[in-house]
Amino acid sequence: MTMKLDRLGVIGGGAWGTAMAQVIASDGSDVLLWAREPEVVAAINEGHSNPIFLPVLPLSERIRATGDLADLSDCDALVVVVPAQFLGAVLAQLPRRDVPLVLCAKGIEAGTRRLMSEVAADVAPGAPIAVLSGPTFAHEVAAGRPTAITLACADEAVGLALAERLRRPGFRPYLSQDVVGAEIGGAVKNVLAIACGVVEGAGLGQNARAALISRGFAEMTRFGLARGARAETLAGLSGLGDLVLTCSSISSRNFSLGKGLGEGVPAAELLRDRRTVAEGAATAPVLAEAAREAGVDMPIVDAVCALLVGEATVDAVVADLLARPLKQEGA
Ligand SMILES: NC(=O)C1=CN([C@@H]2O[C@H](COP(=O)(O)OP(=O)(O)OC[C@H]3O[C@@H](n4cnc5c(N)ncnc54)[C@H](O)[C@@H]3O)[C@@H](O)[C@H]2O)C=CC1
Ligand SMILES: O=C(CO)COP(=O)(O)O
Repeated sequence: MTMKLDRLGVIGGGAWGTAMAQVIASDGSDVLLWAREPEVVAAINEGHSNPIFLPVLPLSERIRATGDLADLSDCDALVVVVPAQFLGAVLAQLPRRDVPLVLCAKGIEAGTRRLMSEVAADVAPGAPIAVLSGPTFAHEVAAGRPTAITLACADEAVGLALAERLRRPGFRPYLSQDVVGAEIGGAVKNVLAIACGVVEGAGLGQNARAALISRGFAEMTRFGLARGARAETLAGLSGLGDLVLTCSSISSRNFSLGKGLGEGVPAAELLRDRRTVAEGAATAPVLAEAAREAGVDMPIVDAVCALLVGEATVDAVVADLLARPLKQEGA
């Protein structure tokens, strides 16, 4: 039986939701996008643009926006792009919760420590769940620049049907059945991108950044394996691929938050009044807790937590990281 995936909806009118709507519309498909902000709905419908979250780029006229989630009730599948900390609340308002959900947020829910697939499974137990994650800056994807991404779904047939529906000449999903692995890569890399931004802001140098990417990847791998992820997923697009992207570019909001910290600006000031999301700031403390619970050592993640709450200076966390007892590299 082939799966009906004619009508796709996108939930979330931030940069990535808008870019995903643009991807879907790029083959002439109509797509309905739910945005929380009335001004985003108006700008998309009236001006075919999203100046708040994805400025400059003209959007496809095939994208129609709505502020009412009930309008998505006849969609065959939903691409869900609300930030991690709001996913549960938004899914709970869906008019129907039995169609495939393609989860795009990269984070872990504070308080509950749930991964996004766990949040979705709790709120929408009847919905097939997929995770779409990889090295994908929204502005590049929206402009049609070549991009590869992981699409993970425990049900291989559903994953394949979704990948066929979403693939475009410039947008290539790779299939995986490792949902947890795809999620952990995206959540952990955001925290490590903050750390790489600190390296940049504090002028610690290229060697430090390469060391941080490698040792950060070791932390991601230890945590992922402890949570049942597959090593090849963590080494793939959604893990190492996205880590390399966000740890080397000021286009990353997480990296730029870290850069500010490295320059000595307090986190509270950097996070105040912002409309765009730096997921790593919310994920860092909950990831550190989850790692402790799993008995996994994540010293770089702990250092980011200390910097975010203003508990330590950059000099102190760097000195502590370098002074840790010597160990085998693979341990
Ligand atoms: N921007 C990018 O290049 C990419 C982002 N992502 C992920 O996609 C997710 C969404 O990020 P962006 O689209 O970049 O967001 P954004 O930073 O462009 O926009 C913020 C979004 O948060 C929403 N929001 C704020 N308060 C809310 C609330 N109380 N309830 C529900 N929604 C609320 C806003 O409506 C807006 O859609 C994040 O998890 C991010 O990590 C994934 C891949 C690429
Ligand atoms: O996830 C992203 C690219 O893959 C975007 O990174 P930031 O959220 O740090 O901007």
